Amino acid sequence: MTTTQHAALKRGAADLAIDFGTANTRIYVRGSGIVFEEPSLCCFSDETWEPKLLAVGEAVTRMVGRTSGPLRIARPLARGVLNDIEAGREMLRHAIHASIGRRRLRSPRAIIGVPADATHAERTALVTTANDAGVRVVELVPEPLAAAFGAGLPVEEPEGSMLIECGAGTTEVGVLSLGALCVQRSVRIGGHALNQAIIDHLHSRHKFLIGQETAERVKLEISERLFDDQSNTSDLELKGHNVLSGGPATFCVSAQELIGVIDRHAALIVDVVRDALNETPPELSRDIHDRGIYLSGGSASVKILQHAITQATGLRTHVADEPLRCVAKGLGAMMV
Ligand SMILES: Nc1ncnc2c1ncn2[C@@H]1O[C@H](COP(=O)(O)OP(=O)(O)OP(=O)(O)O)[C@@H](O)[C@H]1O
Repeated sequence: MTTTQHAALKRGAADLAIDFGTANTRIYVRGSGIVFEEPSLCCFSDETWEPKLLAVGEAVTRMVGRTSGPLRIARPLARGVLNDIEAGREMLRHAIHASIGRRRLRSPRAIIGVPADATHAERTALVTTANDAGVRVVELVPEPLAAAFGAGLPVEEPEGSMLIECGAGTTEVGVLSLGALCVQRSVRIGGHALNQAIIDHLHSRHKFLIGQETAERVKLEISERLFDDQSNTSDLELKGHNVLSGGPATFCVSAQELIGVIDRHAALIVDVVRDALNETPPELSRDIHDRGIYLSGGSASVKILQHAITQATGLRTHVADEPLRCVAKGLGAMMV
């Protein structure tokens, strides 16, 4: 029996597929599709010696940046890998209960997506945490492979495809053919690093502080504006904290200035795409030239990124359908 057949058999025994992401967690249940989709967030109270879980997932969204005292917001993952074991366990417990609670599966078997470059220690920590949350892990699947299935690429054919999974914590580039990742490159930056770059720019250049929620809103607005010249020159009004006057304030920043911040971020990702293309064997390169490059993940919608990749490589870029759900859909397809 080949390794691929063996892996397929193991996946076939799974009840669930889990896309445990830096920003969002999604669960695909066999026979039902994606049944859970919430932010990867926990809120704990540290009032006593043992942290007490107060809220998980969607309920925590509005609390981010607004807690004080013993309240602590925890993100289970950072840069695509487990960062807080306790938050990871609670997030998975919550997600699994919400997904299959009524079915009372005692110890559901799951396949879980993982960054293709995750270390042995990072994989082990994920499996242990999933076990603690009551899941029997049957396989960890590289995310670019799952995303390529989810994007509907002909992954199992003798044809080359390139997919870039643009998440919140990582950006992973994969070249796929015959059911395998032939070339893989990644960089541990994504949508969250871009939010932070916007926050840092406004702070250092204008002494104006904004929170994560505002940075996310600004990014979404700018991402969609790129090719509309008129709106590029317009200003965005931000609400935040003026460091010099020391109080709440509004501040106007030109969209063009923030586009520069996104451009610098995109350049880091373009370097990794170029690297992967350099490593790609000629026949697969030819297929990718014909097909273009596919993008998945939430950050795939950043138009400046799509544009920068096309400019640097001369290849067309396509955003997959339902880009945020590609990993979960692909994992689901691999369970069959
Ligand atoms: N329209 C959009 N424009 C720009 N960015 C977006 C858009 N929609 C979502 N995002 C960003 O996509 C990211 C979330 O994507 P996704 O859910 O694929 O990440 P994740 O799977 O949690 O992360 P990772 O795989 O890196 O662990 C967030 O950073 C969010 O800001």
